[in-house]
Amino acid sequence: MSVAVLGSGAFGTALAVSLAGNGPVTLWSRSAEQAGLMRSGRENRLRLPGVRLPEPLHVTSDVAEVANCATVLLAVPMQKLREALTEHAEKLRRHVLVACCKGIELKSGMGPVAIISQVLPDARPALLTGPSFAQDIAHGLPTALTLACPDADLSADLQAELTTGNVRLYRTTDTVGAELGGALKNVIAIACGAVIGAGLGDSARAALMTRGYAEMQRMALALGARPETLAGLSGFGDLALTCTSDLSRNYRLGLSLGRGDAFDPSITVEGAATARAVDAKAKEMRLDMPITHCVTGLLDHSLTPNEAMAQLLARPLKEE
Ligand SMILES: NC(=O)C1=CN([C@@H]2O[C@H](COP(=O)(O)OP(=O)(O)OC[C@H]3O[C@@H](n4cnc5c(N)ncnc54)[C@H](O)[C@@H]3O)[C@@H](O)[C@H]2O)C=CC1
Ligand SMILES: O=C(CO)COP(=O)(O)O
Repeated sequence: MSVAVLGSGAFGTALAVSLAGNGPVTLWSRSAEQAGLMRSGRENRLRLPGVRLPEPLHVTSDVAEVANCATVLLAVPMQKLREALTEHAEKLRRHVLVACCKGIELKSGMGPVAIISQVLPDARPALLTGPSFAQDIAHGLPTALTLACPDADLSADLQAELTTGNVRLYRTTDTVGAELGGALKNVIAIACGAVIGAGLGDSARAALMTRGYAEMQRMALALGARPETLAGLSGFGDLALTCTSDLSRNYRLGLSLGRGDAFDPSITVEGAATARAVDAKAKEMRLDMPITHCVTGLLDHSLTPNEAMAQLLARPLKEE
């Protein structure tokens, strides 16, 4: 059975390039023009320049070709997942659908696995997440990711199907933990970028990463996640990558906020909408998530990084 990737952004293209080492793979773009340019130029100049698309990678804008594949990876931004699924609901009803996006939907507070189950109740959902920059994967650099799937048998099959020469997969049935790890770490990465951008130092960043991880655990465990999932690739692993690398768009948005620079609004930054969704959810659940709350203040410019840090430092003292 061949694999298809729906969404030809940086990550979808990188995953397709890596999977092409296993055999035929179909990459779907919603733009016929973009698909044509990728087919003729064997490159995704718009989203992943400098990477040659290998021969087993077939580019199309015809969703019927995606529907011919039993396993479909969904590599669209989180806030567009519902729209993409709804648009192709007829064609993808019974497929294995692997969400590759990281975040919480702003209007519903739901993660990708729940959205797939709601829009396509007969589909079989899974999630691929963890530390992985598109550029790294596409250039054949090694990493390890979490494959989360509620169905343990399917999980083992998918693990074998989607492991590639440079991407090693670990499996879990804890989809809640895996999707919250991937969603929440982006919010903390914005905070860390802001701290570095404002010149508050590496010690402050390490403290934020650690207390941010405590916030991630607080929400995830309250929603039924397993602590070991948070400590794994999808949680701690991706937090470590995203909070420390200039390649991360979430971290770079934070850097801009910290420096007071403008940021290109067309760049996909999942942590921005997710921070607002998580802040609202935390309020509803009566969970203390002060870093996430400060990030929403930075995003709507009601707080400066120095004011946010002063608020965090002035909180009542407590046990770790
Ligand atoms: N770029 C990276 O290094 C990584 C990205 N991810 C995740 O992958 C997801 C996608 O990110 P990127 O590919 O980097 O974003 P991107 O901005 O490079 O590309 C997004 C793609 O989605 C397409 N798209 C938007 N709305 C659509 C819709 N309704 N139907 C079909 N296609 C639609 C756009 O045309 C574009 O090709 C995000 O959730 C991100 O967190 C995960 C790991 C690494
Ligand atoms: O999720 C990612 C790395 O694992 C990509 O991070 P950004 O979306 O911040 O670029």
